[in-house]
Amino acid sequence: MDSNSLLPLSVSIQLPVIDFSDQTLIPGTSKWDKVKADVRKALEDYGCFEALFDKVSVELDKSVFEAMEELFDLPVQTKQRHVSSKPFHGYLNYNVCQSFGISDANLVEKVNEFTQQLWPGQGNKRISETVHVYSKYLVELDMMVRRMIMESFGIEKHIDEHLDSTTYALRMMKYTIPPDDNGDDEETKLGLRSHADKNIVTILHQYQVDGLEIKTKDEKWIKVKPSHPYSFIAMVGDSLCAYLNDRFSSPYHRVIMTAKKTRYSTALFSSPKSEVIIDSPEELIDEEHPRVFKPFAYDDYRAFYITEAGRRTESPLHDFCGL
Ligand SMILES: O=C(O)CCC(=O)C(=O)O
Ligand SMILES: [Fe+2]
Repeated sequence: MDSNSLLPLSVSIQLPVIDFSDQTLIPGTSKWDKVKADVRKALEDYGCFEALFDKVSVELDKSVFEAMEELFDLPVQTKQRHVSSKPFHGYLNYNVCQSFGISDANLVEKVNEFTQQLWPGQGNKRISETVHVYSKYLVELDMMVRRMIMESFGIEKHIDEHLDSTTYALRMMKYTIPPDDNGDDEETKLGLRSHADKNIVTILHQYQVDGLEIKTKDEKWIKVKPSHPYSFIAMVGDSLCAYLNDRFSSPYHRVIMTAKKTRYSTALFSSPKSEVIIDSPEELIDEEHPRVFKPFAYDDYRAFYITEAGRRTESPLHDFCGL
C-alpha cells in the first residue's frame, strides 16, 4: 500500500556503504569484482545503496550548492522561463518543493540553453560549468554502477548498447520548511510523496539536511543517514527492473521535512531514450525466470504513470506491462 497518508514511524538504519572513490577501480580487477558483488547484494536487498565518490570534490559540491541558492533565489517569473515539454523537467513548484529539471545536463550546450532561459542573452557561464561538470562526474558513477550490474548478471555483451540507450537529466530541488503543524499532523511534513522512480538509475545527493526515507522490502521506512556529507544514494528505477526481468525492485522513497531547515538536493536520472524499447535480454529469461514484462517504450510508461490509474496503483510497472 502506498502509505502517504499514514506516514508510519520510521527507523534510522544505515544503507550499505560502497566506496567508488578509488582511482584503481577499473573493470577486470579484483577490486572491481568485489565492489560489483557488493552492488548486486545491496540492490537485491534494498534497491539502493550509499556510494562514496570523491570525483565530486568538496569545492565542486559547494559550487553546486551555491548555484542552487542563486537559482532558487531568482524571481518566480524568471524561474518559470525554464520550460520543458517533458514531464517533470523545467521549473516546478509543488507544495514545499521547487525544482529545476535540466535535460541532457551532461551536454554543455544543453546546460547553456538552461542558463540562457534564465539570463537571456548572456546565460551564466559559472553556473553552466558547475552544473555540467557535476553532471558529467555523476554520469561516470551511474555508468560504473550499470556496468557492474550487467556484468553481475553475465550480460556483458549488452553493456555498450545499454549504456548508449539512455539520456541523463539533472534535477535540483529546494524544499522549504513546511508550515507549523500543531505537533501531530505528520502529513504536513511531507516534502515529496512516496514514489518509486520510473527511470533506469537515480543518483541522489542531499545537502546537510536529512529527509530522504526509503521503504524496505518488509515495509519499514528507513531514514537515510548518509555516513559522509559528500556521499550519494544510488537507486534503481522501474525501467531497469523491467530490463532485468524483475531481478531487482525499485524502492519506494519520500522526503519528510522534520529538521525545520530548508533542504537542497540533487538527482541525476538516467532514462531510456524515446526510441528505445525496453526488453529483457534473452539471457535473463529461462524456466526459473519466465518473462515478467511486455516490451515497452519509456514515454508510454511515463504517460501511463501520470494518469489517474497510474498514480493510484501500488505497482504501476506491473499494471502497465506485466504479463
Ligand atoms: O530530494 C530527494 O532527496 C529525493 C528526490 C526524489 O526522490 C526524486 O526527485 O525522484
Ligand atoms: Fe525519486
